[in-house]
Amino acid sequence: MSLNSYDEWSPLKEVIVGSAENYISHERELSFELFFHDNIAGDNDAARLEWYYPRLRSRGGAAPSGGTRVPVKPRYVAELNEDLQGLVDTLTSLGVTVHRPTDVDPSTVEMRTPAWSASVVPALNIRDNTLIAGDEIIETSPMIRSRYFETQLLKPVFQEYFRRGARWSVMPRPLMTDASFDLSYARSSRAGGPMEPIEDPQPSRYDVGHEMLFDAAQCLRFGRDIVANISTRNHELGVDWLERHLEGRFRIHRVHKLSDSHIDSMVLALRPGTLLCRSEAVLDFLPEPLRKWDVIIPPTPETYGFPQYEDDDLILTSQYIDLNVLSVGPDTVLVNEACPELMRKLERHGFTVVPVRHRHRRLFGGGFHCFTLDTVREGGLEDYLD
Ligand SMILES: NC(=[NH2+])NCCC[C@H](N)C(=O)O
Repeated sequence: MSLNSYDEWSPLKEVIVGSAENYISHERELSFELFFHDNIAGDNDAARLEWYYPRLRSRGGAAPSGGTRVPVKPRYVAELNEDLQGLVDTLTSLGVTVHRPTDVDPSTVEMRTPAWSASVVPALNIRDNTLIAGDEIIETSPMIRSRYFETQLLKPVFQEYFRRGARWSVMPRPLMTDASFDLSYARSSRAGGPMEPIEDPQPSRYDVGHEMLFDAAQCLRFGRDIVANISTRNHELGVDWLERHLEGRFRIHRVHKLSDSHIDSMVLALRPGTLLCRSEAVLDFLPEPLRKWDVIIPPTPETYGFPQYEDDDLILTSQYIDLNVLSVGPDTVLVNEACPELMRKLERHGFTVVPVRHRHRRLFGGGFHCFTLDTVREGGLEDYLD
């Protein structure tokens, strides 16, 4: 079918599901530390404390970029791939066509640009680096060096949609030197730090000042309206680009510092008139028309529903990650099976809930919304905010 995806809830026809095949390590260098800064010590979660321990730096191997490679345990990768297959099977059984990325070649561990080198990671959180704006694929400008070429792994799928008539654009590729990053958010944030690489950016001959660095997962789509979260100058430049690029077709609504970057563990739209929000406070950040929508707040879980990890496992999300559900239609939602309270609440609001297993969302930075990219849904350029 032709690319057609304008919102987060209309009946889902085709989707790409990310892959964790050959996930070997995280590379801890400036862009990684900066991106996950708020996950370091933003709540009273003891599991986060390991970030402070300098011993982590000496555990992994030294990376040529000056960072540190922290191995990801193969058992977790295997279990994640098993859960991803379960997600694929569930979507298929619901009549949705599923596409998958190309797996990374495990022998290609390193990539290089004129300014730096970094390890390669699989196309897993594919929501992050591509915005589907109706009939257009927009590859956004990445924020983490290891993810610089991630959308190349989606090329076969994108080419096929292009062949069938989709528009296809790529935001300007950043040089991504240390000077490209606006460090003000991390430096002023209550969470975490100070961390060595953030406090010690290195000069480069390629420095051009702050650049646009912006993830698609900072956006939520509502027909002809797109809500975009901005917390740094890098994001602001990205949204300037998006606004000029989409002018006359979509309206962009800027929200400021709703989160560090991604929006989809703060708020999701489940159907016209209904939002799923982390808390009531989220509403104050949203554009006026959305504040009138009904809000579902996930109940506090009665038990800690996450696996226990060890000191050397990096925790990359908050405990709110299970809010990150995927809608397969305005009345049907895929929810982590570890969240019975959330499932019951959604059912009380009239949704059909499909439970799906996903154990290691905190280790791999994403739930069902992050791991997927909906390329074909019913629905179009509607006006939901008027
Ligand atoms: N599209 C994504 N990767 N979203 C994940 C956001 C997770 C968010 N930083 C949290 O810790 O709750």
